[in-house]
Amino acid sequence: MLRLTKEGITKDTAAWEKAGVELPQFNVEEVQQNTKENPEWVHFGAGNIFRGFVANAHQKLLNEKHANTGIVAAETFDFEMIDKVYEPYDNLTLLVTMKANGEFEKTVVNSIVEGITADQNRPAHVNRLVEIFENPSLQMASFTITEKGYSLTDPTGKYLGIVEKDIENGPESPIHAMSVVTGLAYRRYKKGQYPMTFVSMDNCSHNGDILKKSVLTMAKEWQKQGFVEEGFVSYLEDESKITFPLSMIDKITPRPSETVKKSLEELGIEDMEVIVTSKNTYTAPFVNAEVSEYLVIEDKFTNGKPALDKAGIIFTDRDTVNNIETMKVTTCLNPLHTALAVSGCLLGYTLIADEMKDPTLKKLVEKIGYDEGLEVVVDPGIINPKEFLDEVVNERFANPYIPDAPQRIATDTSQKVGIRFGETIKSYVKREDLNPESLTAIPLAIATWCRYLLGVDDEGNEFTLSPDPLLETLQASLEGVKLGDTSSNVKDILSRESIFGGVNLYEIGLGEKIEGMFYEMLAGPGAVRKTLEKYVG
Ligand SMILES: NC(=O)c1ccc[n+]([C@@H]2O[C@H](COP(=O)([O-])OP(=O)(O)OC[C@H]3O[C@@H](n4cnc5c(N)ncnc54)[C@H](O)[C@@H]3O)[C@@H](O)[C@H]2O)c1
Ligand SMILES: O=P(O)(O)OC[C@@H](O)[C@@H](O)[C@H](O)[C@H](O)CO
Repeated sequence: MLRLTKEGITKDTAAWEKAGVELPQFNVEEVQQNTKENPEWVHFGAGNIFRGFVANAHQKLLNEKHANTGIVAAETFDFEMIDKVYEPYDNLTLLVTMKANGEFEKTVVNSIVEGITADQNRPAHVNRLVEIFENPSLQMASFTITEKGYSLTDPTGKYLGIVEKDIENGPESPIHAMSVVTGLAYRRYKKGQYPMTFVSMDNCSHNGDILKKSVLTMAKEWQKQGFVEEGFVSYLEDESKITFPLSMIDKITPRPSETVKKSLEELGIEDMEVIVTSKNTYTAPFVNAEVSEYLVIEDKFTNGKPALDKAGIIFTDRDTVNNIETMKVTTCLNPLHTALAVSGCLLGYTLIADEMKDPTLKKLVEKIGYDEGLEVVVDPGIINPKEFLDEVVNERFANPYIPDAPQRIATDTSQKVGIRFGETIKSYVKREDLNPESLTAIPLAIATWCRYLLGVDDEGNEFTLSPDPLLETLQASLEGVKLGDTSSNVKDILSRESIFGGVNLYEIGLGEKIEGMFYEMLAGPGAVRKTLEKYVG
């Protein structure tokens, strides 16, 4: 049997290679030692996209001797991940890249050399994080903590309970990811005001600005309480010391799949269990992902950066990153994904590739992308939007070997609709030659999301909704609504400007249109499909 541990991969090299698994090509002991003494890169959010894309890119640098330190993975939220898939496997990840011809390319990723938590009950972990941030060698902290990880407030604009506590308690024992990071930045400031860069790699528009705003807010609150000095706030604002570049990341990295697990076990690789943590993170010792990958980062680093350009990562100017991110997240990929997510859950799908074989759903995403999105798309210059969209629709979403589920993508939809649909709607409002009332597929996707929130599928059976921080309040607006009803409080949801990126759907003539589509979908069993068919042709 093959064991995914440090000992396992060094003892049984030939057997791993025979199983078709590529092993790290660098001196791991040396890299670990270098990282211990001179850490350069900490990543917050030790989840699938980080392990399957970012860490693998860094491994390419280590293999080719373009780097000599590894990445320290840090968890501020789900400590179980470190306990269950980092520690037992010596921080190794088995990356399974799924090609369109069904071939699986397998690589052991060993560029993550430490896995630690910000758990206040584990002083050794917390002290190590402080030690790293106090070291002048640290170049960057990167993040994939989901969109909601940056948010300090609830939908009413009030600080979250844990944020209020963090503000009261000061930088010594923070809990929220943003307070943890600000607390660590404060230690760096106190130690020597050393420069470094914070890179958000999450799917939210202007991700670097969002991260900066949250960190600065925490710092200013602590200043008001007298925990930190004004100089700390100035340090965070001084772009010769601290920067928060924008980035765009793209690689479909589904939750770990049972089919992939089985195929790894058939190769003799043991202990490949898929784990769902108590915080609902889907994780495993392996990560399965597609081949396509794009990571574009604003080139604004103050203390050096890893040579990631040698691993295909693009460093460029702010406008280009902004444009490429807008192209992907608001027009050419993520809006289509969310439409497939909510419609797929209602129509009983568990695989995105199967949805792409459904002519109605395929037409729905084509209409969102080609007809309504491309009309207002931002052209980033370095990637052609139409070609990107063609690849998304015809190759990436359609790849039957990618085990991506609408249920994964439906997670946190309330946090995403503003970006994924709101931006295009806003462009239609802004452009004199366009009228938002002419939109059909985007309102249809929003109506489908409202219908999804009932938790009753198109056959009338109940199903479990994916987690979402606003689920309770959104569902409260639809309480008691049943198939066949012709009235409800769905307007309460559609009137929430904060959900739709600041857009008042009623003022621009879309509110009633979406309500109408929602009631058509509510008419009875089969009405979701019928309505989709009616509007997409
Ligand atoms: N998976 C993809 O296809 C993909 C592709 C591009 C970008 N992304 C971005 O990466 C993010 C993470 O995706 P993933 O596939 O790694 O998911 P994942 O579920 O594997 O990991 C999520 C990570 O975020 C952390 N997290 C969750 N909620 C948090 C909170 N409130 N505060 C702090 N940390 C929190 C978790 O602990 C975990 O480390 C996505 O939300 C998206 O923004 C993902
Ligand atoms: O990761 P999220 O939750 O922001 O969104 C779900 C998917 O749309 C997303 O993960 C895509 O797979 C990804 O953006 C592709 O690069």
